[in-house]
Amino acid sequence: MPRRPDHLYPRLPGGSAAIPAGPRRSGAAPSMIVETRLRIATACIIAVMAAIGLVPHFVNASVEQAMAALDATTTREREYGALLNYLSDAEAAQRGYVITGRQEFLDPYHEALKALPALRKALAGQAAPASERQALDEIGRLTEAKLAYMREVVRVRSAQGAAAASALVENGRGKQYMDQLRERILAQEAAYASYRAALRDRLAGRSRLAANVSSIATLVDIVLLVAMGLVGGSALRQRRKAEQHATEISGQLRVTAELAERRNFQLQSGGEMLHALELAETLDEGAQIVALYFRQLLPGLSGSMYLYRHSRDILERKATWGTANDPDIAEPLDCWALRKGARHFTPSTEGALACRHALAAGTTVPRVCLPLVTQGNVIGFITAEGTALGNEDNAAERTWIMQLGEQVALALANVQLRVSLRHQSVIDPLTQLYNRRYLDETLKRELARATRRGAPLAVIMLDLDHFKRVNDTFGHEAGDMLLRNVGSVLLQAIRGSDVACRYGGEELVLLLPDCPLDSAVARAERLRQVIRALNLTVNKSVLTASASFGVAAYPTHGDAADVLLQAADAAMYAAKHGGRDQVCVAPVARLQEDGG
Ligand SMILES: Nc1nc2c(ncn2[C@@H]2O[C@H](COP(=O)(O)OP(=O)(O)OP(=O)(O)O)[C@@H](O)[C@H]2O)c(=O)[nH]1
Repeated sequence: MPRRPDHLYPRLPGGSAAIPAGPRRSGAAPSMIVETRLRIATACIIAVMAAIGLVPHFVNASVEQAMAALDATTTREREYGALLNYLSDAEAAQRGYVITGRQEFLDPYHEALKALPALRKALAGQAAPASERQALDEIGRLTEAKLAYMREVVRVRSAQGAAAASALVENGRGKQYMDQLRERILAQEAAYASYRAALRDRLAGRSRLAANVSSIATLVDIVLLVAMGLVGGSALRQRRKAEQHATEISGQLRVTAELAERRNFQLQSGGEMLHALELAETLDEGAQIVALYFRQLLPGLSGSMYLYRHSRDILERKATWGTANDPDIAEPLDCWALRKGARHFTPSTEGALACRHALAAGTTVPRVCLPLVTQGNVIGFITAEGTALGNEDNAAERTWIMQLGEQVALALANVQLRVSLRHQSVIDPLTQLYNRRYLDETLKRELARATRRGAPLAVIMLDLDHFKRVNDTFGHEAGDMLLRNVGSVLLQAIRGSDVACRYGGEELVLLLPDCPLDSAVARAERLRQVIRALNLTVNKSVLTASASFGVAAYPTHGDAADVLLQAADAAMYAAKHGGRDQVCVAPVARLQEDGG
């Protein structure tokens, strides 16, 4: 038997066994696009972060550069300021000396003379643009002139006195030098002050730029992070959707696989059942085969199979499977499927057109009845019940049961036909006893069995007495009636294991397995009396009969079929010659010699 699937009635997707559609191809492209977008967003964020990291470096370098330039500018300014201060101090000292003549007034003058060379060297030593270099040359020339003039004034004061010195001062040259120097030095200072202001502006600009770049980069980062979050979220949603889709498909495939497995099982097991039915010898055996396979083919369902009796007035329950409590007998009008000649389904016996056999069974679960129809001839019906039948999705299952019912009906009709043909081939139509062909086959088989088992076997041959006279007196039909009646009383009198045959004409043979000679003689005697007691009425006349019996047995009279039949025949003729209506046993010794 094929393995029964564990599942019962798997849900049919949409009532069909269609293979579900595979995953949509277009699903792959969006996920790839999303992944590419995620990669681009990640690369952008890394680039922007790197740029943000580099910005302070560049800004710092730029600021340091600007600061150095600022320092250099301040130093220059300070140097120019110091130069002007030394010159102004020297001039004031020179004036004080001219007025007072006191040496100590010349201290700032001497200090200036001492400091100025280094200061001028520092101013000249710095790299400077051409315009400044030109101004520096002019300042240097004027400084030399101013210092020379002041030396002259100091010398004149010291050598010629205050009047001469004052006269020299009054010519205004010293003031002229000083004014020119102040003008040039202040111009340089102003130029440096303006350059310093420009540097400060540039510094502030760089600082603002750095802040702006940082803000923009941070903003870009936030935008990219948000975009990445959105894209990632969308990717996550798409992935979840794809996973859900894949889960759905795998579920559908599992259902389809289960369905296919169940269909395979049904086909294989159904095929086996039909093959077994082809080999069934009787309808009862066929019914048992149906019950056996239906138990496996319709798990979760219970049911019965009813077949019409010969008389066709009633149906007998021939098979039952599961827990069905169906009655033994049903009348044709009990079942709506038989009335309609078509499948009858009731979701429940309550409030539905319920069959009487279903009401008798006392169950309320859904039930389906199928007429067993073959070549337009109804031979019975199958009834199945179970809650699984109520499920609308099991319409396919109900259809399958119906198809199975049709096949079973056909197979059972074939069994019926075979049984009938076999019956016709071995049964004498007049007496309903087995015919001579059957006797020949059975006697050989029973003899072999008796020999194997060491059991006895008896043969009784009987012939109706003066049967010709019956025919002649009462007519051939009366003779037939007598033969029918004798056949009937014989069938009633013998055991189930005995075989009664019409050997030919009015000559009959009984085969009695496991029956020793003396018992066979006793039974022949009883049969003789039964036939003698027959009392038939033919055309208001009484017809009686008698028969002559010959008995032989294995092993007493031989172990071969023809030997036993000849012995019984000889004994029967002995009974005829002995006056008829009597039982004779075959003589043992002589027959053994004949047989030998
Ligand atoms: N009605 C009827 N007669 C049959 C049938 N088969 C054989 N017979 C007749 O049975 C008669 C047998 O006659 P016989 O062989 O002379 O034997 P009998 O008249 O029985 O005489 P004994 O056997 O000697 O007692 C024949 O007339 C047959 O035609 C049958 O199927 N039906």
